[in-house]
Amino acid sequence: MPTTSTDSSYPPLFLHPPQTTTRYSPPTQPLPTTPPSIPLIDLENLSSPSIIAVCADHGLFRLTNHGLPLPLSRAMHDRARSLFSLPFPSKLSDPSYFWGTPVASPVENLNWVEGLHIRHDDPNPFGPIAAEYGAHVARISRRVFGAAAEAEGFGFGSDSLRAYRYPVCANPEGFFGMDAHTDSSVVSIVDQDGVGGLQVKRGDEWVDVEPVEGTLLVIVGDMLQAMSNDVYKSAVHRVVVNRRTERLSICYFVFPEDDAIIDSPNYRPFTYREFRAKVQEDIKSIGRKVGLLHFRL
Ligand SMILES: O=C(O)CCC(=O)C(=O)O
Ligand SMILES: [Fe+2]
Repeated sequence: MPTTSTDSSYPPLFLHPPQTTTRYSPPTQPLPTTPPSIPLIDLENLSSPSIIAVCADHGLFRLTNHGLPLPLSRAMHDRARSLFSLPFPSKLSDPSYFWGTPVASPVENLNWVEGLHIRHDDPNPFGPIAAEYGAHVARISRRVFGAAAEAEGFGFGSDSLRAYRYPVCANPEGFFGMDAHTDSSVVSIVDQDGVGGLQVKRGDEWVDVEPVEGTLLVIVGDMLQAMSNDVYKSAVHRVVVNRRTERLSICYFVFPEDDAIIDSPNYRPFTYREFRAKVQEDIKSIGRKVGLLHFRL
């Protein structure tokens, strides 16, 4: 099995990026010597006021002392790299594989990304490490937000584990790996490699979420924002691509139970099932997610 990507593993469109209008301009000014920092939370030393403050102000933080072993994280990344390096036609025959945007949107809106839905059951292409990894990220998300969700009368419902590869792009100004969005989840956990490219919006600025080995990123999703009546903010984030190095990430998403009613003063009561249906409808009809605005009073 190849361990490095070859051209034959890329979706053909990614080998010859169409010329498009500029969507992303890398900063022309030298970067500030002390970039705005991403808050750091220690899972062995959780204090709820600081989590609440961080989630209210940033909607995203780094997590340390999370107990996910670094060798397990590396093994998942290595496995993902091997699977993404398979020839494109063989990946296409795998129902868990996807690339670009799964709807008929104009090519210039294409996300410069490939993904794999990772099943936890055995056998699966990741092997037993998928279940081991899934158990860790599930434990971590419950430890961080289980109490907050329960206080609002929620259990965690379904979850989803995905691997992404962001291929190199000869026209990185024309495409995003993933365009600006908020996650529909309660919470998402991102385990990125050392390449960088994830950015979070703070005010009008996009801040690089630089990789820090051994830490995970925790992102507040729309459902936690709604459940907390907008105390927690879902973070607007995106991924930029580059000409030289492809990027890998493993991402975990937790969703509410499908039919639990989210009933917060700022919103008309709705279920996650309704929210998800609305997101899918919007993506099909207008090519983007509107999200919580549909439900806000
Ligand atoms: O790959 C990443 O770092 C982020 C992916 C992401 O934002 C998402 O899947 O919603
Ligand atoms: Fe996201």
